[in-house]
Amino acid sequence: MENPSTSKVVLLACGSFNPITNMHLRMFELARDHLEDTGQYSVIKGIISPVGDAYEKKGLIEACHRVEMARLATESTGWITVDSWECQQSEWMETVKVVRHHYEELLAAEYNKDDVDTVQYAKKRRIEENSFESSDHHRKRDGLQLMLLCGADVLESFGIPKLWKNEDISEIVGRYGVVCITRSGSDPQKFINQSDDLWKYRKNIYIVHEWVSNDISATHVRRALRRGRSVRYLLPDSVIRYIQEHSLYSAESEQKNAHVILAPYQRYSDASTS
Ligand SMILES: Nc1ncnc2c1ncn2[C@@H]1O[C@H](COP(=O)(O)OP(=O)(O)OP(=O)(O)O)[C@@H](O)[C@H]1O
Ligand SMILES: O=C(O)c1ccc[n+]([C@@H]2O[C@H](COP(=O)([O-])O)[C@@H](O)[C@H]2O)c1
Repeated sequence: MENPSTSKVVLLACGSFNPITNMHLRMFELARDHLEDTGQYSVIKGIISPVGDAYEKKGLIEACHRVEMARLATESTGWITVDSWECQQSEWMETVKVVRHHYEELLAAEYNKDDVDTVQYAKKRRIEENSFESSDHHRKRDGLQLMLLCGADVLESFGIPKLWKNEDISEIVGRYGVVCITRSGSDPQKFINQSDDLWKYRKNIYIVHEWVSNDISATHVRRALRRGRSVRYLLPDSVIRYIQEHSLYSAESEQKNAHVILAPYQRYSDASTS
């Protein structure tokens, strides 16, 4: 039975998923345990949103394959889904826009139950929210939250000059919230402590400590595949089969976008950044 005093949370993970690994799946489990352990949240769904091809990161294979591998990996989880809205957009999309989109979808689905207007209503309401305080009020009233789920490397990338817009960081962390999984070589607590912006929103950042040190990275997996090495137990077997059937990840595919000097996410430089 639903506990009325807990907020329902949807976890959204954005990234390349090139390819999806067991650690990506484990992030969701760790985050769910952590949030539910607070007694304040009930995690109802996880969403994986692979980035589009226009992201132009080196070695990024086509989104259709990354989506399909993520679908295979999540099909038996029962609560984690894959969403291709982001990668269907013709241009690379800032993460804040992806977060907004999924929050609107979430509200629309919730209000649909009561036959109230759907996406339009959710959009209008977001526009009406003119401060993070008031949106916090709405979130509590709805009992619905969407949080960005990421590894500590992504949180720490907030500090790379001109990579993220300051207002986007404030919105993601201040309005929605972030669940961050520790990763070897990172120290998210220290990073938050050293950033005045993140410190301001520290209560909206949940740091989840992964005690079983787990260095799986998609880069490592692609390297092993190029060298004909086994990647068993790093990825679900269904994903390994898919990679073999479609001959994905070769020396050639790793050169994809290698010529790109400035990927779209590195291209902005305006006065709003510091
Ligand atoms: N081992 C890990 N521990 C914690 N977080 C992870 C781990 N692997 C991936 N993540 C997180 O998963 C999300 C998606 O990651 P991404 O697809 O970029 O995988 P990755 O393994 O970091 O890829 P790459 O090695 O190609 O940079 C990011 O938020 C990333 O921080
Ligand atoms: O919104 C931004 O400004 C922004 C800047 C840099 C990266 N991102 C997102 O962060 C994710 C990083 O993924 P990856 O695989 O490059 O670690 C990916 O989903 C990007 O779209 C987002």
